[in-house]
Amino acid sequence: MTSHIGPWRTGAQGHLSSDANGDPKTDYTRWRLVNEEGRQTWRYLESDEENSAWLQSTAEKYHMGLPTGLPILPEPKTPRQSAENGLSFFSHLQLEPGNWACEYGGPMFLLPGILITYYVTNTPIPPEYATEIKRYLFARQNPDDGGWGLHIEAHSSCFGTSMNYVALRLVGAHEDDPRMIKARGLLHKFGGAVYGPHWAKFWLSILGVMDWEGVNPVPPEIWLLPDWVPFAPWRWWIHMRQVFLPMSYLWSKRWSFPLNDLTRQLRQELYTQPYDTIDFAKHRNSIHPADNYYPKTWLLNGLNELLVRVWNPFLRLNTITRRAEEWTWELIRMEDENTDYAGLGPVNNPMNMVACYLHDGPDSYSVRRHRERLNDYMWVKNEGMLANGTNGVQVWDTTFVTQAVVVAGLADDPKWRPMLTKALEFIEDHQLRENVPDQEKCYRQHRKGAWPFSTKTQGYTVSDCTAEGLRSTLQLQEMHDFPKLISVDRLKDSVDCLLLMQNPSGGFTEYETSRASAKVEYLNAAEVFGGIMVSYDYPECTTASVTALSLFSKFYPDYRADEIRAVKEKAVRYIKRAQRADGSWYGSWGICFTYAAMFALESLASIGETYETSPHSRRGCEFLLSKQKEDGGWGESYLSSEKHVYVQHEMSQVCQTAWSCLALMEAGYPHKEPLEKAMKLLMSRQQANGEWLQESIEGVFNQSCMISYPNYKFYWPIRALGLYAKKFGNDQLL
Ligand SMILES: CC(C)=CCC[C@@H](C)[C@H]1CC[C@@]2(C)[C@@H]3CC[C@H]4C(C)(C)[C@@H](O)CC[C@@]45C[C@@]35CC[C@]12C
Repeated sequence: MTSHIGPWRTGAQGHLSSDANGDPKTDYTRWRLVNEEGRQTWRYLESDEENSAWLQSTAEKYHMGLPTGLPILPEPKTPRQSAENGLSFFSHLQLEPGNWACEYGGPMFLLPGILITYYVTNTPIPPEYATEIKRYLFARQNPDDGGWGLHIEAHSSCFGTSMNYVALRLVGAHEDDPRMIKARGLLHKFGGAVYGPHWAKFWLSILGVMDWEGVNPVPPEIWLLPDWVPFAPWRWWIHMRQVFLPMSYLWSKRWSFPLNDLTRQLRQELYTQPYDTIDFAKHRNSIHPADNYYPKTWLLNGLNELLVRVWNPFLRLNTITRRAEEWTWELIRMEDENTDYAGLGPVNNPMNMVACYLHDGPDSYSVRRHRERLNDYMWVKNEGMLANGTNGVQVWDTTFVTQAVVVAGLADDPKWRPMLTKALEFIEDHQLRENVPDQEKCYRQHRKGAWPFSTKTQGYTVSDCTAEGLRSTLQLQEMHDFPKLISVDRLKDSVDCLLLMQNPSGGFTEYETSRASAKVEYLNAAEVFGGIMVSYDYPECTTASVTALSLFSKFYPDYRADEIRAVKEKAVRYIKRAQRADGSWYGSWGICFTYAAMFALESLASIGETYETSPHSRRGCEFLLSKQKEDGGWGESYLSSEKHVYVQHEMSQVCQTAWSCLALMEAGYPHKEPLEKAMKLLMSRQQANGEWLQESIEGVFNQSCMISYPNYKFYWPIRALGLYAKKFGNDQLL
């Protein structure tokens, strides 16, 4: 067999060496992180002149896994010294606009979608990207069986294996490479790519290596349902509806990339029988058990049968289909324009780009801008290049860094003032100042006054990001005499925005208030994720909102006082209802019960409910204490998120230890011993230059997919160590 590479993989590439696997590797001293107002993209400097004129920063070296040259610090004996050493190291990673950057990888299905998009839109992929993507995908291949999972720590699945196999072939991996042979062997054991979930089948059909007959229907006509219909798509969870949108447009067109040598060959590699003999229609519902986290319901299966056997062949009218395509296109266009083509996330954005390619043509502005914007999702690290889960974690991380410094009692030290001022400038710059145009038409939530998760360009309000932005600002501007960069009116805007985000249940969702009943989850077609169809209440979002509103009212007691009080009371009732009998809360965005406990116990404390005064707080503390490990730390496996019960990690984790300690300390847990033991663990894991090393993955979404928050290992321990020193004294511990 011969190997074919894509039409776009041309161009010379110098400075290659080999990595431990013998794969070509770029020169890591040539990568630079360009940060324009928080927009982060990686650039490779080809010319020696440019490389010597533009020095690599400490942050760039750190992110690339190169020696940073940062000094060995005096050995910390006390928790505060340890917090200061940690901050000293971390402060060097701050970027010019004031934010901190990081990898935001974990999910293993994002990069393949982006690569398929590059390929089918004839987008030139820089050769240095291709080299590093290949390295990353091989680095993340499961050594035991040769496959890939849904996320970096997951068991191999048909989704992960088929998509990443294809991705590797698109970036030039040879089918006879022993690692590819092993991966293909596993894929065939799974039964071939026909046993992948709906999203895999969709992407493979776009690439032209699967027949559209094998894809369950994604009819754009659903977008014509009147708004009052209880399951109309505008009511769905924002990520699902924004993915369903371009998917339905493309499904309706049944467009596939024209066959070429590589895709013809892939048609042979991905299946266990000759392509032309496969009855794809029969495999619409085939799914391997390793992928089937959320099996399709009888209702969805019934609807799919109806659509395939009755609607598509007999009832689908051209005029209605055309109207549906026009309306979905209009919504795609609005999403693109509202985000300057950055998109809500790395799934809908590449799909939108393929839609633009079809609708506007290969050389259109929309395609060119998408092309540039896809770079915002790419990240390089020691293992190679990956796709981030969003266009960054800028606002989220920056707010927590400032809070860590404040809570640790270090904000008045003049040493940290320039760092904190810059961070505040970043937070100021990324507050959302206006609603999007035609907000109702494109079903967007009010956003004036809010903070997003990443940048103002992405521009989606997130309730807890707004809460953390507000809290950081108040801490710096009101509690610590930093310049008043954000006016009182703007703080009030953020409060107005938060007050609009409460659900009738009292809980808060992340992006929007709930628009439909949880019964719409019966229509979950993705198979690999749970809880994706509607906006749910989340303890973390609710608790963060309560804590921020409590702090705001301390400084502005007269502003909307009755409404804030009512919202908080209702929210607290929800928080108490959401607590399980064992005292725990299920966390949806961090792993898992330790994460939620930190937010929940802090918010209860913000309304005066502590270990001494509140049975809820006390039960929360006792739950945590029951999970502390022998070595003084806490360690929770990602399986907690999947299985919805606490699963111990075999090792204590710095991050979860810090969360648990913060939870206990904020709740006013009075006994020092368990906390002291935990502090010693945090200190013992700290390196001589003040840093902590990466441990297991920290975050999660949709119950089954994990996602990395590498900066957590810095600011949560700093916050916990500093708070401990404030509460229990800064005695020598080591
Ligand atoms: C479309 C699908 C299924 C996948 C794309 C990934 C996104 C759904 C998620 C990737 C990042 C998430 C998790 C995002 C990150 C921040 C959290 C949070 C920590 C602020 C949390 O408290 C509230 C929810 C988050 C916004 C998140 C939602 C889901 C992602 C966008």
